[in-house]
Amino acid sequence: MVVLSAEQVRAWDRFTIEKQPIASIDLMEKAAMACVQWMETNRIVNQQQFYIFCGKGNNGGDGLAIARLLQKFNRPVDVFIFETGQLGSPDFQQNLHRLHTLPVTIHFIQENSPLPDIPESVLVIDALLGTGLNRPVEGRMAALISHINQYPNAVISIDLPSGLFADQSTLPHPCIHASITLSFQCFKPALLVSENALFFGIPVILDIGLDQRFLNSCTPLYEMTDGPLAKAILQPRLAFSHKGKFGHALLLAGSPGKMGAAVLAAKACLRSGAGLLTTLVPELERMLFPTAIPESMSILYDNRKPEEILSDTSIYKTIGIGPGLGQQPQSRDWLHHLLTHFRKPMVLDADALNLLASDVRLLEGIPPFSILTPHPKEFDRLNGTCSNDFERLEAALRMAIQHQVIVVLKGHRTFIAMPGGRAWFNTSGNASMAKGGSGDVLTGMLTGLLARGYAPEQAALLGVYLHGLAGEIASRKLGKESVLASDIIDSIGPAFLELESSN
Ligand SMILES: NC(=O)C1=CN([C@@H]2O[C@H](COP(=O)(O)OP(=O)(O)OC[C@H]3O[C@@H](n4cnc5c(N)ncnc54)[C@H](OP(=O)(O)O)[C@@H]3O)[C@@H](O)[C@H]2O)[C@@H](O)CC1
Ligand SMILES: [K+]
Repeated sequence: MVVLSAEQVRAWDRFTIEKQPIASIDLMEKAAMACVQWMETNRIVNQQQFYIFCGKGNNGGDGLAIARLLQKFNRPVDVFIFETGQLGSPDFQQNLHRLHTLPVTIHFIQENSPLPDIPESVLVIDALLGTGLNRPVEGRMAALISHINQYPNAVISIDLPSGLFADQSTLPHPCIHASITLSFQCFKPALLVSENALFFGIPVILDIGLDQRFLNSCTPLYEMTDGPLAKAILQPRLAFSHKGKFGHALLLAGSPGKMGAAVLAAKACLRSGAGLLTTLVPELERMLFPTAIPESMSILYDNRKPEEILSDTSIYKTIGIGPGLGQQPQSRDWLHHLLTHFRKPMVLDADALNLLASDVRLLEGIPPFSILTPHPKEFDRLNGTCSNDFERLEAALRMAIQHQVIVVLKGHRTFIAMPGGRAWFNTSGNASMAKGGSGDVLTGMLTGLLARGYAPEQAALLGVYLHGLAGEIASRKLGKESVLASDIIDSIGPAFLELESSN
């Protein structure tokens, strides 16, 4: 699925109107019908009284058409039009005209009229502003938005919560706090970033039949992963293969007190298909690996220089570095050693990224197409502080292009920026994964997939998607509160199976 800017979606509307052809008013009707159908399917229509707040653009036109369609369900519908003194868009006017003969009460919110009380039984529909927002909301509109926000009533926003910029930061300006946003045809970036979570609530994308041919000539701002995309990347594990065929991974993770991170990453690596794994383990922890994960070989390291311990890295297909590593000088020496001797794509996470942040020259030494997996704070340490989520997305993409690396910016919608300039938001996963250790598992999985032979971009897309799917599978069994990183590892196998058998 594509993620488009407000301007691109508006161009898609125009393209559809011209090429199908379909009248603009009929497209609006389709949009309104899609909203009401969704409300019907989700049993919202029968239970409520509706207050529909409308602006005078086409978003307001949607609201008026929704009012007309909802009144058929014999529930009280009140429409509140935010008066601006302008006539309103032609489709707004036509829908207002269509409403006049129906039993819908229409109120006009004038400059000085009091704002309406919202009784408990009311479901609010917000159709004040959509993609036509062209400046931050202020004045009387801001007062109306704050007024609606102060009530605990559920709010369904049409297309976008009013006041939300589709493709730039809205903070600190006022915006409707929607419970659900019914947005048309595709995601807009603003519905994917955490700084807006309070504004959009649960985003739902409704197909309104915009003409798919538009996408042939449109470079989307971003894209979204999904099951079919991940499935298309999967490679069968061929018969007549042996462990040497599936790559030997090296893992540098863990430090005294944080060896759990190394164990998690190691298990996840092997569960993701790597043929062989060797883990670099501090001498002090020599007993841990043979018992915790006997499938991994170990190289013990002490205070000697890394080159005295591991001079030849050529047998390894890839290296995963960082989970639980710590930032002590010994870790820095190892990171430096591996970056200067290993030139194939590797995975860098956690303390490897923090060490890079303290010496950004090391960034230049990262092998091309390596995968970096920062969470937002680690990213900011590496890049410099970003003042909002949009700035961070752009910075991640810039970093990917400039350093020819893949940046996996972790979050609810993990963002995967590619060296060629394309970027994906991931769609799998849930809040059960917001726990220590999840990131270590991802590092292990990505390392495993690289070792297994997946090309780095494919490994990143597949790995992030599978990681999320494994979290979903674990939470189906255990509930969102109780999933541990180990449970995600246990669900990697079922995630492969679910993906393989999906349509
Ligand atoms: N056929 C189609 O294209 C389809 C479109 N569809 C729907 O149309 C929506 C886009 O409609 P749109 O383009 O009319 O813009 P919309 O969001 O209603 O706002 C424009 C109005 O707001 C005003 N305004 C702007 N900023 C403001 C502010 N800060 N504070 C106050 N006012 C502000 C601006 O007035 P201005 O003051 O700038 O003159 C103008 O009057 C889209 O989101 C979807 O819902 C669907 O039906 C599918 C088919
Ligand atoms: K809206």
